[in-house]
Amino acid sequence: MRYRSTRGELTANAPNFSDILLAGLAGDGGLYMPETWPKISAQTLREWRSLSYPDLAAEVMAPFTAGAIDRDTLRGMCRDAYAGFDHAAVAPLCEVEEGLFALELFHGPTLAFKDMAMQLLGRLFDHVLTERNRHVTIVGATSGDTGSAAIEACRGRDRLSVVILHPKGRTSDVQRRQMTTILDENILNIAVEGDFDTCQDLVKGMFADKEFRDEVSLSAVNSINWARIAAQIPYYVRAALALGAPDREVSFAVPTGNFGNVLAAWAARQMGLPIKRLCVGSNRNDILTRFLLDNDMSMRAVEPSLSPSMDIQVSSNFERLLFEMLDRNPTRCAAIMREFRETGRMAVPHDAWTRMKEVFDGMTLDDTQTSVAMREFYSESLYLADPHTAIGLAAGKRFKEAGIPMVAAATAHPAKFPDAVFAATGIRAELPPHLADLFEREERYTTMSSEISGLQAAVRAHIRRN
Ligand SMILES: Cc1ncc(COP(=O)(O)O)c(C=O)c1O
Ligand SMILES: N[C@@H](CCOP(=O)(O)O)C(=O)O
Repeated sequence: MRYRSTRGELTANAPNFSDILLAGLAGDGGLYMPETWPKISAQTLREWRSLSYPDLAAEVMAPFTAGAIDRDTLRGMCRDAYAGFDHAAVAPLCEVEEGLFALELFHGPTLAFKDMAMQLLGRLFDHVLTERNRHVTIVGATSGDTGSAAIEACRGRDRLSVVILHPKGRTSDVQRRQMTTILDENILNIAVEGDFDTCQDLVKGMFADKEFRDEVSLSAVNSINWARIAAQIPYYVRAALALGAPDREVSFAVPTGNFGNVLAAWAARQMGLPIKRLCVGSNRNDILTRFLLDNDMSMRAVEPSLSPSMDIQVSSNFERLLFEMLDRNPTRCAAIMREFRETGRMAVPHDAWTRMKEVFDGMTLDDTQTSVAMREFYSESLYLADPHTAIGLAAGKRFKEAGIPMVAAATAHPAKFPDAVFAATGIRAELPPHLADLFEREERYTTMSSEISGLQAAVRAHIRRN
């Protein structure tokens, strides 16, 4: 499998999976996409019903890694990656109401769906870097969950230096401490004066600085890296198979911020999984739902909410969907993205918007509605949802159709957001034993302004130290 950028033509020496894993973002600022969509036949899907989660993950991902990583090696890494999850099914389904399911993606070490990809990515990085005898520097932006999952997956790995930027004061205390109490030498946490979009912009700014990018061998763990998306596709396949696919359609509702998770579901659909609808749940930072309702993709200031991991306005992976809806025309895609950057408004052609609407729905919940959703799912179904999951479940409930199972992505454990969960339900969600002393651990992080040159200097100094 070869890859191309959303902003550039397919080249003769197009990169393979290992190349794009290390590159993160394409040199032209675009996002990597597979050259073609691998197709899974109905018969193959039926045969996959009996596979364990790790073996299924390897089968789903194998076409994307073809030509770079052999299937047996990949299977071994998948088995290793998911061995530490605290549920035998890895990503279990729980029926919350008739026809409405929660797909629990928070059974990994840092209690959010990010572990589903990141536990594998840590191993993939190690494998490829050892093979190539290289070292890379990962600079990641987080609104709370990517950071801790990346740190957990990459800590202590000799060939990786990791710098994570989080927006100062805008994550939950549990989320911050999950990052800042990891004291391994190769990890640096920086609290940036700004919001998540500021952090993500800084990461993209570092990639755009070619000299810096080459000097530090910059790489990415955010969902701008295609490897993240690829590793998030298998759980949609697993859930759909459990509910009758390929002989029955299934819909998904996904609490959305950077658009990576729902894009993985869309990729599964492109590969042949019978997905009827994809429902995007937003908090008050609702650029995506405004877009889906009125083709209004206009930036507003990022507002703090009860679901801080979704406090995002620039949803990076939307570019991948746009590229597809523009029939993979990189020139048009680049022009629209450039205009969005310059004006804060994305002019999506009407026909592209209409095609997106054939699959996607959107729903916004403000904080009050999010609390009500948490309270009702608990009182009516005894399902304790974190604020992000509650938004997904509420969107799923709204768009559920008779006879078609609706699966909401349960993206975080309620103990990551104990105050919001307690205020809504009166229940104090406990951290699992491996995190029970989180609030007694030493924290280490630096606070910095959003000035890029200062951050680049901090990255250089971090690499020199380890
Ligand atoms: C708990 C949680 N839910 C939902 C989201 C949104 O997912 P995505 O950014 O893939 O749209 C995030 C952040 O990515 C998250 O951490
Ligand atoms: N919600 C995320 C934001 C970054 O998203 P990513 O999927 O692009 O890494 C977070 O928790 O950090």
